[in-house]
Amino acid sequence: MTEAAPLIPARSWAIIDSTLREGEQFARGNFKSDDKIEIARALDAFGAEFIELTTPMVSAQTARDIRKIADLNLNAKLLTHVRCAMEDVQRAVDTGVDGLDLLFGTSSFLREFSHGKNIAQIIESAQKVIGWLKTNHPTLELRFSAEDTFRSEEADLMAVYKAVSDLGVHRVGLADTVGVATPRQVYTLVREVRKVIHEDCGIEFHGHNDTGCAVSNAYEAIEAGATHIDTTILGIGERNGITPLGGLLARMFTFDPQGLIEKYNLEMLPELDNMIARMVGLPIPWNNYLTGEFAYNHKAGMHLKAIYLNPGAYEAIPPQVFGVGRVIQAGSKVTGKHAIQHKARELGLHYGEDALRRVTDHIKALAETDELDDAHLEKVLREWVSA
Ligand SMILES: CC(=O)SCCNC(=O)CCNC(=O)[C@H](O)C(C)(C)COP(=O)(O)OP(=O)(O)OC[C@H]1O[C@@H](n2cnc3c(N)ncnc32)[C@H](O)[C@@H]1OP(=O)(O)O
Ligand SMILES: O=C(O)CCC(=O)C(=O)O
Ligand SMILES: [Mg+2]
Repeated sequence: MTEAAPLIPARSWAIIDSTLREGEQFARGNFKSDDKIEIARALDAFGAEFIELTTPMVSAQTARDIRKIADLNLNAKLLTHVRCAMEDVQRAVDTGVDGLDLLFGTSSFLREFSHGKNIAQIIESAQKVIGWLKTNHPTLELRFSAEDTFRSEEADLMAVYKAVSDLGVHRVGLADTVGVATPRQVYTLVREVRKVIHEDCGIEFHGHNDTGCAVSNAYEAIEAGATHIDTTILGIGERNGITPLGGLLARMFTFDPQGLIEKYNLEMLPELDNMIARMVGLPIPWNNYLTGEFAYNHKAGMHLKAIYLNPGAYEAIPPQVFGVGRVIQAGSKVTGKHAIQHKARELGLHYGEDALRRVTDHIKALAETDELDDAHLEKVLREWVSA
């Protein structure tokens, strides 16, 4: 290894799965009441520590659905995502959730075009809302997030985070709302925020994937000391989505496999991904982390030789841990003699060295124009022996 991989214990961070909040903002995320129950139960069985739900302000039906999910008495803590406004939090406290995820946009874009408040007014609203919640609902878990964190002024952020931490929130949130942050920016800002908030205040990261950094940004946040990461199943969310649950698991598995195995039912991942794919009416992407059709497909001869001896030679993460299988594609033009020999042995066929070379070249030539599937490959291998 060029550099020792940092050991990041799986117990140092938790998942806040937002499929039932950010996921509802996905183009095809129109979950029915029964879908929401199914998703909540599945996430709970998987072991997600937190499930974030849409604000009850959306509609009376949404408020009823939140209450229904709260009545399931899941192990996962339930949160509802609300604006920092008295009307919203008063509605939210009646839903039976364990906590509230409050937010206020702090970038000039959102101050000017969304809510029209300056930083002093944002802090004032936070004081009013959090103060009311602390007095009237002291057991609720509270988080305050600066929406569009990475396009906000650092001095503004620090003032807001310090103020809400002093008010006693359990977590502050950093949100890469438009997916523009780089991993280094995320690392640096998490370290800076850590310095101004109370020691027992957690740090949550929410990252969009517009520039392809949602997983790496979540990883950098954790490395810098973030305690909570927002995910959604398959990464569904506004535009092209946020950190996918499977992508985060794949990334973090490499640092503390045992910790992850103990914390989550990892073999449920295909079930979760398939459930959401079904509900949004889209296939799982072919190159999806861990569960994509070709995530564990091996083809090149040089790879296949090693894979047969030890799959770890070309796999960072054993597929069976996540309930998926590997596919060995031996009948292509990029195959090699070791793969062909292995396939032949599986069929009880044995070739001498010359014959093996010749049958391999024959298969490569056949595959030049048309890939051989397993049945075709078997036919060729058997015919070769009897020829
Ligand atoms: C980046 C994110 O994903 S943030 C989360 C986004 N989630 C949602 O929007 C949840 C679904 N939203 C809804 O159902 C609706 O937008 C509602 C119920 C929240 C509000 O609906 P409406 O009253 O019709 O207002 P509308 O959506 O047009 O405008 C947003 C309002 O929220 C205000 N607002 C925006 N951010 C905040 C905030 N963090 N705290 C308080 N108020 C806010 C805006 O100023 C605006 O209110 P105004 O009309 O008084 O200026
Ligand atoms: O509340 C948060 O931290 C995140 C809100 C959100 O979805 C975003 O900023 O993209
Ligand atoms: Mg978002």
